[in-house]
Amino acid sequence: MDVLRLQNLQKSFGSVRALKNASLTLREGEVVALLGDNGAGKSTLIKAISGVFPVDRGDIYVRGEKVSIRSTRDAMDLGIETIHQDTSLAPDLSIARNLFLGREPVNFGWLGVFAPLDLAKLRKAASELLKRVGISKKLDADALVSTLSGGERQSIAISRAMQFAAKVIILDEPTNNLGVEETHGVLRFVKEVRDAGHSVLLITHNIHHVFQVADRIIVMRRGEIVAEQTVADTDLLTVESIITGGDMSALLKEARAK
Ligand SMILES: Nc1ncnc2c1ncn2[C@@H]1O[C@H](COP(=O)(O)OP(=O)(O)OP(=O)(O)O)[C@@H](O)[C@H]1O
Repeated sequence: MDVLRLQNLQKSFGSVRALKNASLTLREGEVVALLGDNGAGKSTLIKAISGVFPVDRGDIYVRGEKVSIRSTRDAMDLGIETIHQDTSLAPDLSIARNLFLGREPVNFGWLGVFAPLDLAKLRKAASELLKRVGISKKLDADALVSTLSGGERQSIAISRAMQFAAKVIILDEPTNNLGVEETHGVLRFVKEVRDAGHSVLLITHNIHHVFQVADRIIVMRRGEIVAEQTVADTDLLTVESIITGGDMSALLKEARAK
């Protein structure tokens, strides 16, 4: 089942054609890595899907239905959550508050003040969530996000997306600036997210990470999708060559002949 289908997306910034004719599909419960050199159009593509700006032309389908994404709210309502590098968490609030930020389960009091009972509920829900996503051992729901490491912050941001049953979770360079162990933790978590049935679009410059977690690879070059392969059917060197401008058909023939 295709959870997300992009058909012939086009987007220009003045004379720069950032997306020329980009089409791709994301199926249920798969991790697709979106690769491409600097300026290939990856950010433009994810911004279009996450509602940062509309495309000039082209169609977006969510679970087979044509949709119009005009704002980040539209994207979220359709079950598309994007997690940027800086994760957009509020550092001075607790993990519990961050997990539900803007979508707190219960109401505010008469004066818009959080009632103590609500906070208790929130904390309980947060602890349950952390337990469910398997990161409760190390993290206390009351801890401030500012005390967490980069990897833990990514995990909280991804948990938040899972919490709201996002069909599609877009991860924009989730392992940037992380240490080795933290990186492994986040990559392991990406697999768990997939195993829980969510679909993940992973943007990264690290091809090694792609081969560890992705099911499929899509390569963009100059605003176009130039290659699409299951991870099992390709290898690191081939993908690297495609990203940097190699002739894909020749490379694939070469790979098959090996
Ligand atoms: N807001 C903008 N105004 C003008 N040009 C833009 C804008 N955003 C992107 N571009 C241009 O569109 C093209 C695609 O950029 P984009 O940021 O999507 O690439 P990218 O693949 O995400 O690159 P990187 O890996 O460096 O982030 C580039 O030529 C870029 O300069």
